[in-house]
Amino acid sequence: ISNHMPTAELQALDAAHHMHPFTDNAELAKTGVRIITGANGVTLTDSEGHKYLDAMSGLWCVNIGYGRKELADAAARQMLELPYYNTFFQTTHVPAIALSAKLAELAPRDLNHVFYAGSGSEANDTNIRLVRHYWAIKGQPEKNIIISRKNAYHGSTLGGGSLGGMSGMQTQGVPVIPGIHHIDQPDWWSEGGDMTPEAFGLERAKQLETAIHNLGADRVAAFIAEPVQGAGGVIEPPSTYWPEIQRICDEHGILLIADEVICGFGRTGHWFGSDYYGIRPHIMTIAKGLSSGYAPIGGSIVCDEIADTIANAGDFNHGYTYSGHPVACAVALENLRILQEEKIIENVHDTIAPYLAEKWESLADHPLIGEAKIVGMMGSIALTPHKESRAKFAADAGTVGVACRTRCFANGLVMRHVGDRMIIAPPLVITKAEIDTLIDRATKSLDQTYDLIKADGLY
Ligand SMILES: Cc1ncc(COP(=O)(O)O)c(CNc2cccc(C(=O)O)c2)c1O
Repeated sequence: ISNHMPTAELQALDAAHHMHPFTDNAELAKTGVRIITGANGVTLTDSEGHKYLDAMSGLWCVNIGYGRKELADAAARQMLELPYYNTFFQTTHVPAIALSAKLAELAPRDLNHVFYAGSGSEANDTNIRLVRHYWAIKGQPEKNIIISRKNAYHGSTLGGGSLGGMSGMQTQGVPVIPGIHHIDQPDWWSEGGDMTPEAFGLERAKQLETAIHNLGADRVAAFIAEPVQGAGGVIEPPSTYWPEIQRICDEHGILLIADEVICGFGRTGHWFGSDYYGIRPHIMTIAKGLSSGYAPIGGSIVCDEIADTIANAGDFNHGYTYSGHPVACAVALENLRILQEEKIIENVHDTIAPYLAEKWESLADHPLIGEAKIVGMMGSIALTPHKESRAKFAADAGTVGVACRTRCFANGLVMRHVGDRMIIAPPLVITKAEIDTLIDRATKSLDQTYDLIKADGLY
């Protein structure tokens, strides 16, 4: 079985043996899975030789773009030197030491300690244990509730899936584990009604204070949130939201966990989303852009107070076989070296993000689009049949989004849909010319979608 096999044969084998995440597998078997065989820069190639501008960086993760041989070389070197050893039982290895020191240098303020995982979900499971263990050590074991938001995404393990707020996930065997409480999300477009975004942002943030009051501050361990909700549809919170959240956490002694799995490592034009919003988390969840997706790695960057408290309380009985995997650490280190030495994040902040924003926001003139939002290199547009009222389409949510996504693929563009929002998160190394191509293909796809839904009477 290889890239050279006929696509149909590969598709049949995939349908027979491969269960895809978040997928209607029977439907996919009918339509035929797309086989990606290669990638370079911001461009993907499939088994039929079609090229796609990957405006999603894979799954929000390939920040330095595809084809960086340096990371393959770093992996090969490490594999030959020490392919695996664990960091349990009084042992460590240089890649884990070096990456931890580097992350402590890059992370803000007192976030100086790293607990590793193989994914963002596992890192959020770690976070549940960290904050509950921390308060128990401080003599407050009942301070164990974690508050998060509806339509948040924090992963797909039982812990991460419970922290998340996507109802569709909490029916399929992922119960919300005890001690997780959800408040509403700061999604003005869908839920703001007649309020101004600023008033809405305050109202949604104040829901945290109300929840703390109702639950009792002595019961609430932490609040977890993505600086900008990613998988929820790139929901940029109103400007009033984060300052109010920070005030509430400070005032009530609630730990703040910033889930930086998407926002981290340059996505917002800053190293972290916490830097962009000026928030002070006690823990940051990291994954994705940490290694640009070239190797699976995640983790929690933890502040001195929590790390030292736990360190001085005997064994912390938690961890994973691949916590701090040497090859993944070596790849992550090389990824961070490139981000730093090529000043990729500075270039995003100073040049590329402003250029993308100007082009992306001009899409709002399109008849199908109600709002175009962009934070650094993550953007979304809300499709609507009526801008002023922010109306939904007279079809199941996502129908128009799927139609638009399909047109994008046909036009050589990977642009995600979440419901009837279209989202992008292109590699940070995208050039202005490639941004022009992205916008051209997006516009063409939107025009074709517009024609399709008018024909269907949806508009
Ligand atoms: C904020 C956040 N936190 C945790 C996770 C979980 O990470 P892992 O997947 O590595 O366990 C994520 C992951 N985000 C994610 C993962 C898969 C698909 C999509 C999508 O937008 O369709 C988004 C995420 O976006």
